[in-house]
Amino acid sequence: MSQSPQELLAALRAAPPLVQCITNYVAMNIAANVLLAAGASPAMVSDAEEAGEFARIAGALTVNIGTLSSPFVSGMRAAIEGAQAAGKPWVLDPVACQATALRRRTAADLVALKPTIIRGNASEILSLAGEASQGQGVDGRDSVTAAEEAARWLAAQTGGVVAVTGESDFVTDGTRAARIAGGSPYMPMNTALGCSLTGLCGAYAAVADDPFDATLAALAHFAVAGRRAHEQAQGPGSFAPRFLDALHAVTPEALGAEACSALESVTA
Ligand SMILES: Nc1ncnc2c1ncn2[C@@H]1O[C@H](COP(=O)(O)OP(=O)(O)OP(=O)(O)O)[C@@H](O)[C@H]1O
Ligand SMILES: Cc1ncsc1CCO
Ligand SMILES: [Mg+2]
Repeated sequence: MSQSPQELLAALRAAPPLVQCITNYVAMNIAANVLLAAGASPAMVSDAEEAGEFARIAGALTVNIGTLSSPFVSGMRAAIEGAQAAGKPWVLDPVACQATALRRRTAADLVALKPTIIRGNASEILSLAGEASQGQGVDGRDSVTAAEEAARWLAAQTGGVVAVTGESDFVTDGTRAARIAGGSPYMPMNTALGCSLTGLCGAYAAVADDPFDATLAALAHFAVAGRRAHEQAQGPGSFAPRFLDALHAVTPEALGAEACSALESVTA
């Protein structure tokens, strides 16, 4: 039986999951605040000496290659080993994986470890699937629609869930698929909201039975909060605090009601 966004947000708020985030320097503070506002308990723990130990006690692990360096990669490997040994879900955010040889190689190595969930923008998902993309840096330059086939292929390769985000989001586990509308054009003007969403996918994965339901709930939570914040914002600057407020203010019942109009099931 699938679990709805409403049920999963209620579970999250009833018992805030501990989420280990190995993320980039830009995102650390932003993602921690997003997770706290949504109802989770983030911890940015990345050194190889402790990352594996921590992954065993966390509810989920998220791994982001945004500001990549050798120490980060060692910490990621240790943490993934710990998460897998303890049967915990882990989420990959392949930031700018098309940009350099180091990123291409690291992202491919991490995908080979079969992440429970991959969340990226369309340029990143196209690149992970070995296809050409318009992406240069960390922002998405391709349409989500153009990356849907790549997402399906990647889900089949990894046996996990793949989410492509942009103006409208797409998620698939290779069998099921859905599109989620909503959010705000101010979201890509706020750095690290994608990185933060990756953290929130981890939070929902920690409380859900099924990572597809978890990803859908995380995307819906962002879509609904983003739409609400947009109504009151004058631009990207005033959007940021309103978005945090909206992540916190949305109740499970409201998420259930508002996500309904945002969700569209599609055949995978
Ligand atoms: N034009 C848009 N309109 C509405 N929502 C958007 C738009 N662009 C992105 N979003 C939303 O913003 C959030 C982050 O997605 P995005 O694809 O921008 O991540 P990203 O490129 O990985 O970001 P970053 O790397 O800066 O963290 C998602 O919830 C997505 O739905
Ligand atoms: C701007 C930026 N540079 C490396 S990571 C990051 C955060 C958005 O992905
Ligand atoms: Mg990103």
